[in-house]
Amino acid sequence: MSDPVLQLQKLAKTYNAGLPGEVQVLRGIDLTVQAGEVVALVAPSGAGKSTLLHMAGLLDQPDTGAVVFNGTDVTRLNDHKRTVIRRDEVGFIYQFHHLLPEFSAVENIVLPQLAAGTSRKMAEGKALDLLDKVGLKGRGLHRPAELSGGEAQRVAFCRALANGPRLLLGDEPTGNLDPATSDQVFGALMDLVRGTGLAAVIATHNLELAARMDRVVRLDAGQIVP
Ligand SMILES: Nc1ncnc2c1ncn2[C@@H]1O[C@H](COP(=O)(O)OP(=O)(O)OP(=O)(O)O)[C@@H](O)[C@H]1O
Repeated sequence: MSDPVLQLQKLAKTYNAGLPGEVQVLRGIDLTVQAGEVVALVAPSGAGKSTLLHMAGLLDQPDTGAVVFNGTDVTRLNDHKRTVIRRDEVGFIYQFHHLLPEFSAVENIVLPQLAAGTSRKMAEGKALDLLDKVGLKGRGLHRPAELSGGEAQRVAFCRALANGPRLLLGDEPTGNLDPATSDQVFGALMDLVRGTGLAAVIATHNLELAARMDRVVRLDAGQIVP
């Protein structure tokens, strides 16, 4: 069997360690995610969900413990190596789409591919293919302001998957949408993810959406709880 895509091993993180405002955010997190597995991360506000996702996505480093990516311990790699892994292997989606306002939907999906060395022709083809998959074939030339909230979020999903990552991390990606749109956009996300076989960790407060993922992991006070 191949290595899991992501292994978090005994992750611990304290902000302002030793100071009066010390916050022990993560207190020994163990989590393994296999290729093709979509894990729901359910956590109350302030439980450390964003901190955990930042560690998993190599945006931040734990005080102790390890982040193992495709069988390799990447916790203490230098910034350049971590940046390359992040760019080529990890997709992020957030509560807000964070698309570049001056660029069309297609361009927003093309740009990260150009940064990774893909030719413009290939990148545009991939962008159009992804937009088609999320039902936005006719919206490629629209700028973010010319898209609905749910459409913009679907474009953001396409952008996150444009470089063919092995891991997708979501921080409440449908949290900003009304229930009906959230449901529809989440369905588009799951179709997209299921078509790729990538591993995903998606944080959500929505227990109905969590139940549609493969496994639910609860985070409370910095620990995974049953
Ligand atoms: N840079 C920082 N310095 C100090 N404390 C921080 C820092 N970042 C986060 N914290 C604290 O760590 C705790 C966890 O924060 P985190 O953002 O991971 O929570 P969360 O579960 O994502 O919450 P939310 O759902 O509200 O976004 C919070 O109590 C927060 O105040």
